Amino acid sequence: MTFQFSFQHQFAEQHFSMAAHLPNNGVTAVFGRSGSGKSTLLNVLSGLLAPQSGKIILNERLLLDSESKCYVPVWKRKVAMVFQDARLFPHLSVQQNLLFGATNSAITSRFTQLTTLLGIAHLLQAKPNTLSGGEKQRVAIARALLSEPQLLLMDEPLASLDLPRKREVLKYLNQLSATIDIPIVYVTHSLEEVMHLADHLLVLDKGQVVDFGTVEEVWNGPSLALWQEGERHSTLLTATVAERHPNYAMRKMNIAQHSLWVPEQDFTDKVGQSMRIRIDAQDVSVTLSPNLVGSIRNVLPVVITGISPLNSHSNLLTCSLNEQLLLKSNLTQWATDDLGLHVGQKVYAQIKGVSFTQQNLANY
Ligand SMILES: Nc1ncnc2c1ncn2[C@@H]1O[C@H](COP(=O)(O)OP(=O)(O)OP(=O)(O)O)[C@@H](O)[C@H]1O
Repeated sequence: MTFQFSFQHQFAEQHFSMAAHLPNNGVTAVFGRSGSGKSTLLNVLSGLLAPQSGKIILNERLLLDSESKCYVPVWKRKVAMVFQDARLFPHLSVQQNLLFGATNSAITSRFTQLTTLLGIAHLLQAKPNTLSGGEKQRVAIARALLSEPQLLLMDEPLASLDLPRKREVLKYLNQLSATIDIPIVYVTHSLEEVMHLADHLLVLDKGQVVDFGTVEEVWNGPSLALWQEGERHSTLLTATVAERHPNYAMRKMNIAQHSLWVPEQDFTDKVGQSMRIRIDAQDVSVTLSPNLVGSIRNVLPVVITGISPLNSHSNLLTCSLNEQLLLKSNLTQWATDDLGLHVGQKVYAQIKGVSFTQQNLANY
């Protein structure tokens, strides 16, 4: 199964030249500054915009090929789109909204599954104006999927919701993405949404694809530096939930051959499960010896791979835990000089367990 696109297009001021080979399941988040071309990409994929040249193949189906003059129109593409606002029909009930555009086979086979999965089964008789923003978006997502698309495009679907609603819909989206077997292309401005939801990340800048890879690869690389300025640098690692401490409300998380202790969250039924863990550079310090008598329990041997100035008084250290895994640390210039730190040096990274909150962890 293939999902690939390439296209060129010129608006008055802006030239677009994008190409990528995307996974044909899971969530690919599209991230980039305002004006980088995220909506333009969705419009080209959905068929709302015909680019000057290009080619799109989805599941061996040619949706666009400027060379052979093939252009499958929007309504024949089997591509569904969810927008920032739910765009429900106000005069129809939730059920009528859901049935609008649904295929017969989806109504028979998926209606109950989708309405249950998205937590809207009890709302079927309600009118949209009685629903919360989060409920409306969940109805919009179910409606999109009931058209049995082969591709789901989401253009900042959580952007108009407040934080509690965002988290509520994210939880549903998470379960959904693990269940449906089509690619989801998800435009967002939020790294929190990327961390919780996406498998892959496509970064756009000035109408071009500047990075693509797993979320961890891209997050830990240079493309997101713009969004992680100053104190906000972090690395994203995959950890496996292990045992709870017998005496303290702490939980062991295994990362490669190392382990970290983090404050106990709602982990009880997650032992053995993989989770993403975001380690903020400001919570990581560096010492020359393991210092196991100190108050910090999380001490990992690392090698310094980079030291770059963050501002007039501090540096960002990049340290490798092994060939694939990185940690970053914000360290004052004073401490850098005192410890005589240099690239290639073997040191110990200390991570404050107490600073981990639910926000540092994601199921995915
Ligand atoms: N129909 C159009 N005509 C002319 N220029 C356009 C058109 N649509 C988009 N553009 C230009 O193309 C650029 C990219 O727009 P696009 O909406 O794809 O960016 P975006 O990354 O989705 O931005 P945002 O995050 O603000 O939604 C912008 O500079 C915009 O002005």
